[in-house]
Amino acid sequence: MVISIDSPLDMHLHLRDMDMLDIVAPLSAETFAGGLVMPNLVPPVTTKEAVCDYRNRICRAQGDHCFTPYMTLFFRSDYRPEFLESVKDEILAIKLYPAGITTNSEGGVSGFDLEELSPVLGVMSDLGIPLCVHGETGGFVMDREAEFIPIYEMLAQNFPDLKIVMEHITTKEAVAALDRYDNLFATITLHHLYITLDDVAGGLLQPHLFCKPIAKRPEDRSALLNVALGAHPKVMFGSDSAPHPRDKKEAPGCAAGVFTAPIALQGLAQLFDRHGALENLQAFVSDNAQRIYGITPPAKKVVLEKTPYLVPEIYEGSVVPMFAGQSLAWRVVSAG
Ligand SMILES: NC(=O)N[C@@H](CC(=O)O)C(=O)O
Repeated sequence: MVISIDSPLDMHLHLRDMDMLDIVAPLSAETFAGGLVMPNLVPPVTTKEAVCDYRNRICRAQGDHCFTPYMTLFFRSDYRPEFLESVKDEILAIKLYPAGITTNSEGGVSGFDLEELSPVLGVMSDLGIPLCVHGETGGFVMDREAEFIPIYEMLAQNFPDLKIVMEHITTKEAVAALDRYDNLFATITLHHLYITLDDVAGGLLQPHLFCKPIAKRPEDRSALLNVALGAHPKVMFGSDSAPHPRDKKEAPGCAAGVFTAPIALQGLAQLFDRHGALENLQAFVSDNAQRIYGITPPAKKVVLEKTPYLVPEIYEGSVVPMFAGQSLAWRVVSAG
């Protein structure tokens, strides 16, 4: 059995910088037509110059592959309207992190004071710049996303013309919020469609499946599967592929992030096939994002075939992917 996907998009992608960028950028660019690149570098991407320089570094690192890095800016509440006007054509969205909630988010937002956030959110709404949000509070780790829903609702109500993307959702509460506000959208990762907390910590601890937000309960995964497999028009694929060097994962104080970019399409094909939903994969992995963000990615046809694919144990001796050393039911036969 063979399927083809037109211009797959990864709408939440960590490409990092320096040596790691050189390893991972070609892997995404090989099979995806574009990706929304997260700004949580050290220091975070907060100026027009940093956006443009980072894009240039990505384009150099990705090699000959046809791939559009859609850039983001790290949200700050002190951006001036003139700055946002000047940077808007260089970015696709602005990413808001609660301070300290995940990798390199220390410069994020503390407290969600509407008065403090409103000037920037108002300008973003006027300029049509979408807001992407890492929606977790500082509460108990399993409750962080559900506790954040009222903040999403406050933002959605106060800025009805602002497109708000709930990033990497993991709970049935976030799925339910999607349909309550026209301007709320969501990305869903590959790993949250496959795993629950049991896979991370139910047996021997699995550091390569440890990420933020942490994987939740079976009923949460079912809610995610329902909207992803059904290609709900407000959900998009966003891998949140978050590579860390092996020695930072297999260590006390294990870094958060699952590396999925090179096996994402194979993993999605296997999942959608198992559930008899292959006809919806195109919408989930490209069409919905094109419509929601109003983008036309480069034309790229990726052909996958139902033949076993052995996932590498490690890339460049440095970064371990999800499903390392395991066999997936689908392989990529061509992309171009
Ligand atoms: N997902 C993660 O666990 N980590 C991401 C940051 C993020 O998206 O939370 C990273 O940059 O490492």
